[in-house]
Amino acid sequence: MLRQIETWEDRDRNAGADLETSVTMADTAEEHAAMLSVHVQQPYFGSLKVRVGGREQTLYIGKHAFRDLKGPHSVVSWDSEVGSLFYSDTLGWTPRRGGQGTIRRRRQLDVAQKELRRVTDLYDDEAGGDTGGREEVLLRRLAEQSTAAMRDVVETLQPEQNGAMRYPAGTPVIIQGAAGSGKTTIGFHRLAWMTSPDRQEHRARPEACMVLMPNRVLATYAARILPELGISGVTVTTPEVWGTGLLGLEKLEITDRTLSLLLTDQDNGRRALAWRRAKLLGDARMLDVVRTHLWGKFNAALQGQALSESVEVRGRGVYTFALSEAELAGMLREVFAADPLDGYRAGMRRLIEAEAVSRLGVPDEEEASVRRQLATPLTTLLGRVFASTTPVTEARRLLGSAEALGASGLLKPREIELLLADPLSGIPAPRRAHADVTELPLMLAVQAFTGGIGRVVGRTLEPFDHVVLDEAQDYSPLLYALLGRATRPGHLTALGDLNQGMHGYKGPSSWEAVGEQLPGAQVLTLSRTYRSTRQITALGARIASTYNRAAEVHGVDRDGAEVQRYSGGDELALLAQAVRDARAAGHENIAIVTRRAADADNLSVALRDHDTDAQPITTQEHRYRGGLVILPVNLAKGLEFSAAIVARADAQTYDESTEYERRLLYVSASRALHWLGLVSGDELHPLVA
Ligand SMILES: Nc1ncnc2c1ncn2[C@@H]1O[C@H](COP(=O)(O)OP(=O)(O)OP(=O)(O)O)[C@@H](O)[C@H]1O
Repeated sequence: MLRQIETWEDRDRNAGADLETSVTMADTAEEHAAMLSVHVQQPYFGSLKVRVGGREQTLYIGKHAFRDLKGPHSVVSWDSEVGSLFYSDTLGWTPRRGGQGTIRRRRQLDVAQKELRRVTDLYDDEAGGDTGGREEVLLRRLAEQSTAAMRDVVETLQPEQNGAMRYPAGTPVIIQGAAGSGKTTIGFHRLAWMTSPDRQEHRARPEACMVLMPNRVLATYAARILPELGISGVTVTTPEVWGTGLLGLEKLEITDRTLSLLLTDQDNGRRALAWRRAKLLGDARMLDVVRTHLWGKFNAALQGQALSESVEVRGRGVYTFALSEAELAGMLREVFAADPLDGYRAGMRRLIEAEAVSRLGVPDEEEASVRRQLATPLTTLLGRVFASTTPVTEARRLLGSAEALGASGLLKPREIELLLADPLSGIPAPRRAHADVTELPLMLAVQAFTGGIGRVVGRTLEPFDHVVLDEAQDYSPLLYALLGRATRPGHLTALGDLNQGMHGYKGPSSWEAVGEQLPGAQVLTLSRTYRSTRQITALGARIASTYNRAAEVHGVDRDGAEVQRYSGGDELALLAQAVRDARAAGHENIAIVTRRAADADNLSVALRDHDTDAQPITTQEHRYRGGLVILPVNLAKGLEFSAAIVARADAQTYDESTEYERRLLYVSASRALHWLGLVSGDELHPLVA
């Protein structure tokens, strides 16, 4: 590898026919050299002894493919087809050149700083097959400390994860897995795998891909895995930022007043109403409810409209291009039927322009000039038909009109009544412009039909090459339908856990309901969990068993420290003690998890008097950079730390009779890899005491 890098860096060797060619060649060579030099310290991590056509050979598996042009050495990339053989349990395959291949040995090679440190056989047919080595290597890896970034698992990908990651490109995949099963990690690996040239027509360009994460703290934490996987330029954001950006309303505040109501209102009737209404707002039928509403609206706006313009076709003369109201209505029908990605307004403009070109027999070289002449009158006409429709007002107009809601015939009278009701009226709304998270998909639906939905490239819209959704159990079927429109068919990967849903009123009732919006979707299940020690996993399971009827999950059986309990006494002193204990146990990345952001802010200040400096992460703007932090549970979800301390782990803070609160307690208690402390100034919560 070093020799290859030297060759690339040698400018004399990159001499082209002229200066410009030489410079381009040298730049490309330098890029190659930079890419390869990252891998010099650890060129490979595994090997396969294979027999193909009676000949035995050893293949090396690394993060980066390499072929020595002057020697016999080569490394195959982890994301290639041959690379897959390292992770799976299969023993035979058909090589591309034909014949039959057999795996004789799989071997893990721990290489660091150009030095081979350890050899572990995973499979060896001379030693009786499976050696148990895969589990050994995995346990060693899981025992490592956490970092300030999500890590790649290229070296220790497990067979079922490998299968999910490589599920045939072009199929929408829903990865269901318990907390810590590696869903998020595998989702990013699948994205990297999708960008390989081996995917051919399904290959995704990183800059044309998008990952949606539940909050921005997690988005930044997770995005740090991308350079490790060799890709850059992917948009990693949240559904709210993406949605408001698409609407052109970046400043719009997104509220979740349904959640506020569910948590504060004692009236069960109103809570049930709010829940059902939120669910219905995210129902996939709403897409056609919106469409029919817009159809009625645009047709009404077309009444009395016509177009009559003089157009000069150079070298031929001046013509009149006229369209009657009936002709325009016919075109609108055509546009609705075609349902273009960039919306009806753009579709209508294209259709009218094409009609002008064909009717007037405009030669190719004059088309641009004719379009230019029609631009202003068309903008005026389209403005009259489409302009008064902004997604926010139109969605609200629809929700306020029984007639509009009924137009499609898709909703039953009692559903219309439900949508017209306002169970949230008692929940305060912010003063600035806002929209509720339950209404956002409806607004995006209006946007999708009028202005289009997808990836903005300059002034046009294109479908995303691939979209990955994390915490996919919190996306409504309507949002799935919209995201399905926004991406290439089959190019959506959803990662979620229906049992971890915190926001059932926003999400689907089942993966089947999602599958209906993503034709051909496959649900794949990850059954093992990896994050925490046996002691921490067992505690989490105890909490989760109070609301989760799903089959028990199987964790990797990794032994660790007993869960530490601190109760009765000065809360601050107990927290400071817990931090000292975690540090004494050798941990650096430590999180104190609170129920609310305000608690984190207050405790962070108060703890300074106890010589404890915990950095608060209380807004979406904060970034996790490692060390000791204090953060509320909603921002801790998805993050993980070597050690975690749950502050106020008591029944006053996490109400035992409320399922939502128990779910939050579960999230708090499941953030630690190795060491968990539970703290309360009073008595500990009955579920963790
Ligand atoms: N094959 C593996 N080898 C090593 N570590 C792994 C493997 N799979 C998962 N892990 C580790 O398990 C932990 C959990 O992974 P991840 O956060 O992707 O899980 P998740 O299913 O998305 O969890 P959650 O639902 O809590 O967000 C991470 O520390 C990850 O590195």
